[in-house]
Amino acid sequence: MASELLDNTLIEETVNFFDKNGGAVIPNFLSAEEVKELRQEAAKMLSELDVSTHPMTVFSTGTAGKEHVGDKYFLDSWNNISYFLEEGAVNQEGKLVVDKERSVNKIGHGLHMVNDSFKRISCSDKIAQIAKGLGMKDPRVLQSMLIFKQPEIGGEVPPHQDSTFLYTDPPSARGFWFALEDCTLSNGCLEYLPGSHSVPIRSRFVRKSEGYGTTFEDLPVDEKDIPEIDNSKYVPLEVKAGSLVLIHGNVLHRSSPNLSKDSRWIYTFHCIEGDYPYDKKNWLQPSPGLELTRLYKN
Ligand SMILES: O=C(O)CCC(=O)C(=O)O
Ligand SMILES: [Fe+2]
Repeated sequence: MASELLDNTLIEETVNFFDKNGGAVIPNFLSAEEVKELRQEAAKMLSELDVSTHPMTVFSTGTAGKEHVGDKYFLDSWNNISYFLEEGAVNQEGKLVVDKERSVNKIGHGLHMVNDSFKRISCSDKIAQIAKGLGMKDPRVLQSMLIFKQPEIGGEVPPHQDSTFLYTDPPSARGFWFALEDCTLSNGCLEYLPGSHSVPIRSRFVRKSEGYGTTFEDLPVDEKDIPEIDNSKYVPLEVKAGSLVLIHGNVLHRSSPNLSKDSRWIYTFHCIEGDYPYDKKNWLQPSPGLELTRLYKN
């Protein structure tokens, strides 16, 4: 169960691997019961999607859905359960062309705040142990998401570095990604480029100063600090349900579309270092007076 602590040797080996590669896998991190509970909660959320009030915008970090990313629904999602739909699930008239349970690309971004099961897993002693092992001093959970990768229409996640979206200066984002189903190349498993956590963050996703728009802003980076990126070196992480994948905020990662008949449900949340001032340009702005969820403070 999540309350039991991890073996110190496992933490040490995981952290060593992570420091070298920018990613690491801990198989069987969640028990079968925990996976079942999180899946049940996820299924309940899908059943609670109210199609009549949803803005019917799709989620995409690719070009096609860009115009929707900055909308109010997205920016207001930081502390609640909001639904972002697969591109292939909505037609030109904004109507669903598949069952609503199969239409959702992701749910975010406050599951760790409003759902007890996701809160318990995210703020567990085991996660705190890992965050401490990774050297975090005051980790704050910034956002959490369920990504569903629906059968046949599950969208790709283009290559990215999380610190582009979850920016601090210096960058400090760390991702905790949980497989809630077996993930394979055919259902669009996570892939990462080992060692690419040495690649600096070259742009950041910001909220426009007016209205509800977002855009990318370049960051000053010395060209000579950018190592060569060899896209043929991506490593697929084919992992079983219950596995935890740790993702460095600078490491390049991606996943392919799911063209198979199997879904690929995962839960992921990201922490930043609370020691650094929270940046006012970030897309995710906690409402005044509300703090980001703290895991611990050293
Ligand atoms: O699950 C995926 O395919 C991508 C997840 C991701 O980018 C993340 O957790 O940072
Ligand atoms: Fe990511």
